[in-house]
Amino acid sequence: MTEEILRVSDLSTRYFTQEGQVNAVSSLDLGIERGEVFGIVGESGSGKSVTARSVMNLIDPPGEITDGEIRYRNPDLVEAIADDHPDAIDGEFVKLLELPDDVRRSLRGTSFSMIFQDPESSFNPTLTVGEQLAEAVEVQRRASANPRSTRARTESAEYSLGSLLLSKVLPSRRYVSEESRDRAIELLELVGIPDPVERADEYPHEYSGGMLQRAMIAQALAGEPDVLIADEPTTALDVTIQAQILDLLDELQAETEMTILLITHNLGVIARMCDRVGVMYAGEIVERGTLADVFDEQVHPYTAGLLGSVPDLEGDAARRDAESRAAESRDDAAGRLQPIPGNVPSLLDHEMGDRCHFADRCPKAMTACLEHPPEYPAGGSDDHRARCVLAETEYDEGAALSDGYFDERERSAGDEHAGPEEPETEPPEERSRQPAETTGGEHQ
Ligand SMILES: Nc1ncnc2c1ncn2[C@@H]1O[C@H](COP(=O)(O)OP(=O)(O)OP(=O)(O)O)[C@@H](O)[C@H]1O
Ligand code: NI
Repeated sequence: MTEEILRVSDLSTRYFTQEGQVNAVSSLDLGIERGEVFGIVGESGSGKSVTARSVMNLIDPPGEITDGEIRYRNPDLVEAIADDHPDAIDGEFVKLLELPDDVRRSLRGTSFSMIFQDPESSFNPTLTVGEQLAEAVEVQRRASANPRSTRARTESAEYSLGSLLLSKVLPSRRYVSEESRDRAIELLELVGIPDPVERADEYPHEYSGGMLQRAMIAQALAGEPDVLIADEPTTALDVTIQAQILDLLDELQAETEMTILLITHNLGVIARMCDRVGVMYAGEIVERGTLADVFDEQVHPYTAGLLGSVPDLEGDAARRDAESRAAESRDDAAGRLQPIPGNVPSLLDHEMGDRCHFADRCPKAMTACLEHPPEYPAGGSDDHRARCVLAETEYDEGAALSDGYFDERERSAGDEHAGPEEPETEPPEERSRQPAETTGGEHQ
């Protein structure tokens, strides 16, 4: 029986920049089951990393989670925080956004771990890899020594931070137990690093990219996390090493039954690793479902575009078998996202409009797409959903938006091209959707 370990509801994360409010993630829903590998795929800038960082509580100013809830199922944690934070509890779930920062920080490493594209960022260059892994193990030991105490958890996080600072002036060896050092070596062995005893004494710069990636995975596993978030874990590596790292993640996942949220540009990686997938565009999941739903029965023209399917006006012509697609994507660049004509959308609030955000690049845009679509059931498995009117209605050429429809309109809504000639052709209901402050002033 499966159960949800993580439930993200209506999550919005904004960046308040000089240029305006950036809607990096908007009203995002996401449910991840214990033990599954859930993939998020999408073009650059679609909000994948911001989603991951929101779950990890790693959003820094000027960013802010402005809305939503993130629930994490962990009955032990529920018990541990029951006295101090009753408002953060919902049955077996803990509402992460209701927890104070120190408690959330204490969940890092032990409940949630994250691996990044760039392993250098996860290591301190002045400490050996072994020392840093031992440190991560030590944090976990302290937290699990008394899992029912929030104090133990938070102190272990502070301890870790404090000892990290101290370790810059004193040998950190003094602050970690022999057991933790032994475990660090075991972890290096677990992730396939040869001669782990010797390698433990080396510094990060002495590792190759692939080896450092493995070491980062070891570091992420040191706390035996429930959920591992892997953000483009292999993009920076060459193809052979990529495959090895994915094999490693696969093995570790099978062994530990860890839940993985895997973020990637590469559909081959999704096909090979994931159980379910969400396709992101402009801060939203625009299509989600099982691999078969998304690879084989996709509804959203954006998904089809990423897969490189020819826009399919007939019905079945562009359908592909997910398995053969997966096999095909494995060996070469076939898993790379196909470039889609047009520009990645601006996520600036005053430039986004209230339409389907993909409509300006969509080969099947219709007048209905001038309204922002909700998520519709999309005809595949029970989990299959698409934020596209095509989930509900057939494509109707008679209702198609003219070529260049958005070029004309949005140029006038933009800044330097603004001119008095275009607004006459705008449907009045569209014009009223523009926020008042952008249509005023400079455009008139
Ligand atoms: N520190 C920041 N300041 C301002 N805007 C930001 C910041 N970080 C992210 N954003 C905005 O959030 C959007 C989504 O970024 P995110 O990093 O989540 O994209 P992504 O899907 O992970 O892309 P990539 O595949 O390139 O990693 C960006 O396009 C950017 O506009
Ligand atoms: Ni990213």
